[in-house]
Amino acid sequence: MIMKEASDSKDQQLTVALRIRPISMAELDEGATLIAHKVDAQMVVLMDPMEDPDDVLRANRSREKSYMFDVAFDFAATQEMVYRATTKGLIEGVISGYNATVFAYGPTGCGKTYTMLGTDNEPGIYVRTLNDLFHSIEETSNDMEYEVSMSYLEIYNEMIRDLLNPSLGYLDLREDSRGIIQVAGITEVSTINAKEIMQLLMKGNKQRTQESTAANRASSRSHAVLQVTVRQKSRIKNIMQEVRVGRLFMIDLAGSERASQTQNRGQRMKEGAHINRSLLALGNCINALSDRAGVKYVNYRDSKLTRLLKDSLGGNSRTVMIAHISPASSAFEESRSTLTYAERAKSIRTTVKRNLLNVSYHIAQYTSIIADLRSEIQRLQRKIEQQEPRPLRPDIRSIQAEVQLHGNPFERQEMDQLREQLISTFREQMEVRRHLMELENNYMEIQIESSRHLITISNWDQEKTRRAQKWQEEQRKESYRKDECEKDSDTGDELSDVPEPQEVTLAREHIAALQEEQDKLHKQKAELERRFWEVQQRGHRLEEALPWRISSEEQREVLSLLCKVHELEVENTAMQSGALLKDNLIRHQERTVRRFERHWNLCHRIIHEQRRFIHESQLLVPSHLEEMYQTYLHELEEGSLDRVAAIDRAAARALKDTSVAKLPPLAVETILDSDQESVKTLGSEHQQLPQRDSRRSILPPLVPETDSSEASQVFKTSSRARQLKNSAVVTPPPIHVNGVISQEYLPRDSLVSLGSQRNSSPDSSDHCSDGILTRGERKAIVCGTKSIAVKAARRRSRVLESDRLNLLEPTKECSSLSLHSLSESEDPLCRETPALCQPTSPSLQHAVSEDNLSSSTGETVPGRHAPRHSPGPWLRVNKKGGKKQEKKEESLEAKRRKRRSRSFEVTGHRAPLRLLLSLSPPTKLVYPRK
Ligand SMILES: Nc1ncnc2c1ncn2[C@@H]1O[C@H](COP(=O)(O)OP(=O)(O)OP(=O)(O)O)[C@@H](O)[C@H]1O
Repeated sequence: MIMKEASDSKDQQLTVALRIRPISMAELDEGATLIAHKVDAQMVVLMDPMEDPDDVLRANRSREKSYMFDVAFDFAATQEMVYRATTKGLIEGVISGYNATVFAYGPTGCGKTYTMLGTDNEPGIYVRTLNDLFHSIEETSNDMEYEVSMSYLEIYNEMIRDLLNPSLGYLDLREDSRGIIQVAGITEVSTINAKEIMQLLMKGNKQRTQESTAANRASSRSHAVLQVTVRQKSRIKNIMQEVRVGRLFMIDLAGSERASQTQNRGQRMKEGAHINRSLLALGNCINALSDRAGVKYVNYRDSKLTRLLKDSLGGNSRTVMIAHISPASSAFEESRSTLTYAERAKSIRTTVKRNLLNVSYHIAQYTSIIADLRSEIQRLQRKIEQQEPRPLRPDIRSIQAEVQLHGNPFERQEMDQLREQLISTFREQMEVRRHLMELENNYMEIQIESSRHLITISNWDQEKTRRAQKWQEEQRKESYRKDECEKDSDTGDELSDVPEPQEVTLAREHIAALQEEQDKLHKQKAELERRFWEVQQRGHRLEEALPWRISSEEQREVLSLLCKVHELEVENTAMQSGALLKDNLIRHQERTVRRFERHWNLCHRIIHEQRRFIHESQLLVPSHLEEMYQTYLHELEEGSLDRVAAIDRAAARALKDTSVAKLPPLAVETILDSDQESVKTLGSEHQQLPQRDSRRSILPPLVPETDSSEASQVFKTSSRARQLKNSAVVTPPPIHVNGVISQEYLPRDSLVSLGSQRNSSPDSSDHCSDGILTRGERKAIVCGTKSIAVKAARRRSRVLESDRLNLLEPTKECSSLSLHSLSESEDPLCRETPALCQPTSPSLQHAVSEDNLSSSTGETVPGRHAPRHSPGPWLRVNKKGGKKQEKKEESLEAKRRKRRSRSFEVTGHRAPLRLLLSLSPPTKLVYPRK
């Protein structure tokens, strides 16, 4: 399954709560005093027990330090209060597809497990959250369908153990193709209520590594992670259906501790080191993430804990941290560092997005479902047609059937049964197909991920080869120099010394895990295919029995209605696929345009700033650069970019208008009473079953006019989609787990699918236009942009040529035409680096220029730039002239802004040349003295 980026992403700050537990008897016995106090709902004060108020030298130093949190609790806070203020608010989000994390942080023995798990009488956050979660689910379960699953694991000594099934041994973390961290092979239990979860938790908790330490009699020696996944979808079956997936992490971290304080030895020391290592890594991440400049590198890889919490800390999650401290003076150091970290963590921001399953992957596969269903219908229709010519001489059987139908209620019952059987066969077939489709998606993801890792490995192999060659080269040179002629000396030793980077090792590990998963999917797929075949056979047998069992008109009518229902289902699916594709296309295009706009604005700012800098510093400007700048100003003034953007927007709007998102609910027409139910269950629920002809008149056109053939093209698998599908299912990438994996091992298919995948990235509109737009729509867009694109391309090449000529022959006069052409050239990159562009012959260029000139103005314009005896391409900006120039630029800029702010029509005509020339800035430039 693929997550898609929802548009409703928002920035969220990490919520940090602080809980001060009651002072313990042991602490009181030690003579500890209270040094941590809650001042108000948000403020906590910590006093330094070492500071003596009577010490004159320290008199100016404050004895206490205050810390602010989102919410603060002290010994008086109940479990319910803590839960309400920290976690309750996350539940709604999780149900509607957002991720959330709650983690308890703090030194050992300060109450983390108490807050998270609690006791039988005072249950903690786990139980309260799950209770409320199931309660909320129950409230909406009439409309929505939910699936809740959970896993429970511990990270102990940097190893992950499944607490629900410890016999699985140590598990690996891996990042899937969406960048989501997952625990490979973890047990996921589907649960239906909080009670069940609680039982599982209790069972799991017994497996948790707990020991008695000096600081806590039942100290948790591991980080425990409870993950609850909620999948929500509408009960109304529809291919446009959104599936929302929310994940809730509830984490009880192991306590941080100082070995000296806890008097730990041996194994405990080792544990402590690991715990501290992961907590240190967590602290480092918090530091880096809270860096206001946002420039610090966040290293999640340092520990399993931080890798697992990656999303919770810096990614897509609403996160709450509940920091815990003891109020005792003996815990001053721990409390202080905890408070500092917790306060710092407040500035961490995460960007929360709703997780929706992206249906775009499925489109190709829907087309295959549609194809299957179509052939199903054809077969059924043939069946009916075969029955159509009624026997001329009614045989005894049909007469009997006729008589029985009217006289015998059992006949009717049998008919109902028959219909039920048919429906359930159709439905089962659809169901299995859908499962297969999901499986294929997973398969595809594994392929993509494998390819990613294979590329990492292959890059490393290439790097090794490159190093080997370099080393060999150096050796050879060396040996020549020494005249020893020791050629082809052994390079292997050198290379084998090179340590493999960690990411390559990890890539190898991931590939091994992926291989396992791939095998698992293979088995599941085989099983599903077998089931599919069985259902198909059952359907066939049923059909074969139909002629014998159907004898009356009414029965045939029922059967043909069933076929129509099926047909409607198919058509609806097809239309929705089409609408989906268009929506996707529009979304992708909009995103691309936005990206370009952002980039364009940035470029504009850079150019502007650099110009100012050049003027202020009176820097030398090469002539060709100056000309390019003039062109740039022209382009701004003329607004040709605006035109292109406007055309794009208009095309997108047009597409949106023609896109048929959903079928409107049809007028309810009474069909055969007994069939209504079957229609409902078989098809989408808001579809009723009108007569075929009237349906045609009710349905809106799928695509503009004449497009019925193209409508079918819409849902015919595009070549790319077919490629994706085929590569996903038929050709899994060969994964070489052991041994060297070089580039040639990269599976073609997986790379193709990877390539296609890349092309289908949100930023690639190309992909969408391939096989998605109808011919008519393409034409509309192409017509709108073609002329501009052609003009731009021509002019670009002319500009390049003129640039090239300018550079090569500085004395050569530059025609005004070229300058004008420059003003409409669209590719600054190309202009900046003429060598990268295709040079055309000067004569050809010239001809084109002339042609262009006459077509645009009908007159020749005298040259206006470089003088005949130009001293060279380098210019110095005259301060006076520069100021004037600057003024002019500013006024041009103001005009441009004015123009941009006006709404304008897309005419496709450009401004007359004369007007352009009159607006072009003066070119009073001073040349450097030789
Ligand atoms: N708010 C509280 N009210 C009452 N008792 C508490 C509270 N917080 C903690 N305790 C008690 O303090 C003791 C230690 O708490 P707990 O085991 O939850 O600490 P911890 O932070 O999880 O320690 P570790 O990191 O070593 O596992 C327990 O006996 C617990 O019942």
